[in-house]
Amino acid sequence: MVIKVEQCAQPPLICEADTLLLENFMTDLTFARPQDIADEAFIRRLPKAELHLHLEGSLEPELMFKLAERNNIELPYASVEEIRAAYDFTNLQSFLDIYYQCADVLRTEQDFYDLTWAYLLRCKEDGVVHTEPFFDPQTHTDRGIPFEVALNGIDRALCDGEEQLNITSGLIMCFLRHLSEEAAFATLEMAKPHLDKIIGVGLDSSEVGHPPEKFANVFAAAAELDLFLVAHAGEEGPSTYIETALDILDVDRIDHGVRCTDDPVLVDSLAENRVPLTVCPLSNTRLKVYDNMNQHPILKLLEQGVCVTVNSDDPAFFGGYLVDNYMALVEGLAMTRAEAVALAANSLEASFIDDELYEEWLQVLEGSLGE
Ligand code: HPA
Ligand SMILES: [Zn+2]
Repeated sequence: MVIKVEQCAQPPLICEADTLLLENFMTDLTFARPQDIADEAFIRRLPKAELHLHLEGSLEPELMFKLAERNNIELPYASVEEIRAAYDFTNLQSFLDIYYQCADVLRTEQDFYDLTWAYLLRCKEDGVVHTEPFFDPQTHTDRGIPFEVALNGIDRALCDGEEQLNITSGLIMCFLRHLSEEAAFATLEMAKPHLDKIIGVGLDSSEVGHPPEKFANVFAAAAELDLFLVAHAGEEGPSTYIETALDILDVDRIDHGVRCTDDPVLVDSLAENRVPLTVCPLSNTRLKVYDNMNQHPILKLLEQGVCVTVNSDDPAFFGGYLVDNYMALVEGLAMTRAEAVALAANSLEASFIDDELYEEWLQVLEGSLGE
């Protein structure tokens, strides 16, 4: 008999019969029975890492209004409802146009602190124990906000998050790929005095027409500085961008990467090499990469052995934080508990935490299934 986790005595992490799930989750991800379908409470208490989250994309309309008022900025929207109504995207670019416009309310170090802190509080609710968020320095420096204003506000909140919420983190700065490699180099130069606050570099913004190889030299320079390397690839762009991000940029993880399904040989290679993909289900449907969640390939890729992870990308714009993204997979793809556990385990494996912390969280994850 399978005892439902909700029926267990406190603490809720422990539940006898879920040992069965633990035995199965690495070996058989397809044994779904109705009672095995994951539910929100179960997902919420799994220890998870979030590896694809743009801090600017966690700016909720309520905070946007508050910051606009604080900084005497007139917004082109009259209300929170009007802002949310504008979030009706047709593709990545239609989102980016609004996303960069909204970021204009971020002016002071305190603004960046408040943005980051609000995200960390959501992490706490969702059982995120470790996060590696992105920020886009050029979105701010190009409108006259000093690099340090953004960095110090974010870093102070991340430090408080570790102390007060027990959420560890590592900040990744992204280069905007619609700008030049020279501009990315200038950003890397700005970061050099602050490498104690940054663990890696990434590549985001408009993908098609801006292939990874455009940034080969600046990624090589970042590698020389011992920074971790990640890049958005294969979101809207072709699967060849995934290959060049791996072969030319030598990235440690691929952000999105869902277009790998166009190339079965690539999928096999990603699986064999356990290359992590930081997949963002709600983002993919909101930006029309897939018309419907039931077309999303994440669980198929999981079954094929690819190290796929679940992430929220720009939660304030796409309708949900991390647990919402897991729940979208329950609703669209009937995701089982075993699959949810495998995805959470992948997120810890794909993170840049050290081996000791990884082992600790893996044990907590196993403990969350029963003993
Ligand atoms: O999903 C994304 N793709 C590319 N750039 C981005 N910047 C914020 N979110 C995204
Ligand atoms: Zn992204």
